[in-house]
Amino acid sequence: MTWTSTAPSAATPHLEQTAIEMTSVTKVYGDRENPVTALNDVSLRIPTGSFTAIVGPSGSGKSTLLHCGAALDSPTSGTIRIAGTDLTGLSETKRTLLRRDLIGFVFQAYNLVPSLTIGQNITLPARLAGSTIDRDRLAMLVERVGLTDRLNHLPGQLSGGQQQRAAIVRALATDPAVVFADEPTGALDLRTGHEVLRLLRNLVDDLGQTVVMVTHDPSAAARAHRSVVMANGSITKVLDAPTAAQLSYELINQEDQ
Ligand SMILES: Nc1ncnc2c1ncn2[C@@H]1O[C@H](COP(=O)(O)OP(=O)(O)OP(=O)(O)O)[C@@H](O)[C@H]1O
Repeated sequence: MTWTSTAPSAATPHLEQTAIEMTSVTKVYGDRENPVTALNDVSLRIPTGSFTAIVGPSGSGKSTLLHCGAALDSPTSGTIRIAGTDLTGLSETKRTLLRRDLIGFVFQAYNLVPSLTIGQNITLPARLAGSTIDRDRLAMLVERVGLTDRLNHLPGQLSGGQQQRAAIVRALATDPAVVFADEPTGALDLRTGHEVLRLLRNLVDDLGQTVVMVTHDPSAAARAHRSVVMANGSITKVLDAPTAAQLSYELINQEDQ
């Protein structure tokens, strides 16, 4: 790992630029006798510097969309571009490198290494990749999430909310093109969850970070700029800045269909 020392700059959202573009993406699991269409001809553009929530009932295809969009899985057909790179036909090695360089992940269960300190955890992806970390940017992120005095502590010595904030810094440390957050508040109480969502929103608004969040929770989704509503493997609605009540209505209607 190499450290550089450039001053952090407040990025401006570039909503006209595209972080992720999915065109006619279909994903079919299973075999010919028992196919399961998890995504059915989905097209979606995620603008750079935006905060997008993917919502929908269980089984609607949210995780599949996340896995394909984050280059963890390949679609059966259709194209996906991440920061301009077409994933079609990329080898597993190239997809792994692309994920390492362009994608950050935040999980419901934090996924911090229990035997490493918070400081070691947040630099781990960059150290594994042998890539450069901007020391000033990292210090700025750690300060933003209020963990400056907890860097030498082990994850088990922190609250759930603090561990999730550490996981968010880890995801952002390599300055990824997109951060995918999979139910990031699922393990947190309501208030702590809202603090984590406010943090994610601020990282988007202040630093121009692109965030895509999968959630079941309409009030969590309402913190994003835009919500993509899914049902049966398709996008049924895209709502700009919906309220939690609007989203609840949409989701209840989906479940009634
Ligand atoms: N590996 C797999 N093999 C077969 N079917 C799968 C596989 N993964 C997902 N599916 C199916 O694809 C559909 C979409 O699943 P997906 O996990 O994307 O939904 P989801 O909206 O994320 O659900 P949840 O909110 O419960 O996590 C479901 O019918 C699911 O059973």
